[in-house]
Amino acid sequence: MPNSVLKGRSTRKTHTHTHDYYNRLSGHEGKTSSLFLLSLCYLPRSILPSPFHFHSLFSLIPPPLSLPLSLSLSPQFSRSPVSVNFIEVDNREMKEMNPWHTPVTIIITVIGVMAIVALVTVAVLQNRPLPQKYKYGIVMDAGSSHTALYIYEWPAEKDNNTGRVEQTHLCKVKGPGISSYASAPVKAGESLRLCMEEAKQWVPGKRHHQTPLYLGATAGMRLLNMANSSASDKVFQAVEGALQKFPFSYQGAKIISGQDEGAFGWITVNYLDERLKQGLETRGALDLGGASTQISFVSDNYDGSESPSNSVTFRLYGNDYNLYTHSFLCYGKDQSLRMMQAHQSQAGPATVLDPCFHPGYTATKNYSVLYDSPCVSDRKPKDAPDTFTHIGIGDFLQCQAAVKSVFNFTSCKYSRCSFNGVLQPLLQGPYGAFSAYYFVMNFLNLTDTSVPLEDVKEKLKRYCATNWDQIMQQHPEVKLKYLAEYCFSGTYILTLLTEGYNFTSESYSDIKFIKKIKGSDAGWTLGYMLNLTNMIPAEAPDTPLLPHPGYVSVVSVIAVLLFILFIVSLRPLWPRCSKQPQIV
Ligand SMILES: Nc1nc2c(ncn2[C@@H]2O[C@H](COP(=O)(O)OP(=O)(O)OP(=O)(O)O)[C@@H](O)[C@H]2O)c(=O)[nH]1
Repeated sequence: MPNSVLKGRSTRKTHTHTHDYYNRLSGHEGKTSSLFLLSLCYLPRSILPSPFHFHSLFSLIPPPLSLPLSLSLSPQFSRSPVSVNFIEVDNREMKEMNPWHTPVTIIITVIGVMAIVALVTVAVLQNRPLPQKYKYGIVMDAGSSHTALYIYEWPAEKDNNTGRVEQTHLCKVKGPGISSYASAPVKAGESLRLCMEEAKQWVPGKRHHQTPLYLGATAGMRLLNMANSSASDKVFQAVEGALQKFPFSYQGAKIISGQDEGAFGWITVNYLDERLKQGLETRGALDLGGASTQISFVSDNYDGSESPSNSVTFRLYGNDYNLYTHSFLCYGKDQSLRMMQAHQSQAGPATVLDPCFHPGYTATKNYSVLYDSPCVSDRKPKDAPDTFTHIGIGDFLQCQAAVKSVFNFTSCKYSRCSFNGVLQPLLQGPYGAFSAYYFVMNFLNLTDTSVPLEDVKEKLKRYCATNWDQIMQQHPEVKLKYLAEYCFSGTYILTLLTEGYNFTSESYSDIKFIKKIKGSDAGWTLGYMLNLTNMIPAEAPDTPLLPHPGYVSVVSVIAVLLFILFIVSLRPLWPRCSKQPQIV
């Protein structure tokens, strides 16, 4: 044992009192202290304390301990006040001094390194993000034109509402919206089967039973419910029956109100933009569906006292929001086209010349189909033939005038209105415009809102005037129904925004046409699920002092510093050090 070597030598060569003192050092505390001080002896002069301090340091140690320790002072410290020269050691014994250290220091080194490695490992393992396990939620958007199934996921360990929810899959149901199955409700349920099977593949089997499944129906079912509530109930029964056959946690199918549709779309956009969590200025939401359209934004001029039915209040992440929202039923792009065509065909003509369709476009259409919607059914001309020939003339200005005919700007009982006597506070940007706003403007290459509004209109004017054959040739991949309607849809969007909502040439540039934000589709579904699963807390959650990477870095740096100190303290083992004579 190294200690016994030293102890033996001390016993033999030192005064008796030294022997006594040294015998007391056989305890653990003595070993540790002596090794620490020994290592200090071997530090370079530049970093060592002055002789006075060095002496002071030793003076802190009880004499029995400091005396034998002074034996190992190297030559450069021999002139220090603590040098002790009363011991004579021959060359052979001097050589024995390094071996004296070796086994103890190696063992301590190994233990020290292991302790540091263990410390860092525990810190890293304890605090590392667990292997990602996810939870899932499914929302079906049963729209007027079609149904879409969205699967969302979020980290399972973030059940304290701090995990970011993201869209992981979208399945578009084949066929029309469920409201179109009023005369064959069972088919509405069947139509959802393929997407539900897909959902089974996307959500891991062990999560199926705890995955909530919601179906929200929008304007198509609102209209069906208005026109024929028993048909609407049957559609829901069929849909429920179909959905309950799947292993998910079915949470119900219902019509969501226009106000909820607007508010949840606004939540989605601002949640994905992380504006809610960070308490930033929010983005208004403009949603254009097939049968309804929603506008939702926060305005300093609106506190909900005027037209309270347009007000929705939230407390999210510790911030209060008073949202203005309105949903215009029948002002989605499909129903507004019907309303415009109803206006054009009031007299029940056999031929309708339509400025919103391309020159060269001709189709035979059925009056009963055109008027088969509560948005226009009361206007059906009495003596109209069964069909009419729909002929395009492609005139943007005339189209704009025809589109305007669907809005009523005459009465407003509030301080200011959009149209149809609906209150709308002063616009306050920025805005995100999604769903059909995006589909249409993206197709027309008009999503850049920094382009002046007049130039946008000019471009659309040229597009509308383009011959239908040429349009079909240029876009063979696009569905004919969509292709035929882009001139109308583009004109409708510009008219709705500028005449309906009062966007000016200046505020138009505050609008951003968006489809997705950070991989998730903009729309009401995400906001709906976040609300029903309480995934957005009213108060801001507590955040740890340091994020995980910061925590690991701090622990690692401290561990490395400790390690370097430890290595320096073992300087006697370094080759240069060990060659030096030990006693002067
Ligand atoms: N051009 C184009 N139009 C689309 C596309 N998908 C949907 N649409 C049309 O865009 C409009 C809006 O579609 P959605 O946002 O799905 O609306 P919805 O949910 O069916 O309608 P609401 O019930 O009113 O909300 C409808 O007229 C659709 O026919 C697409 O990929 N391209």
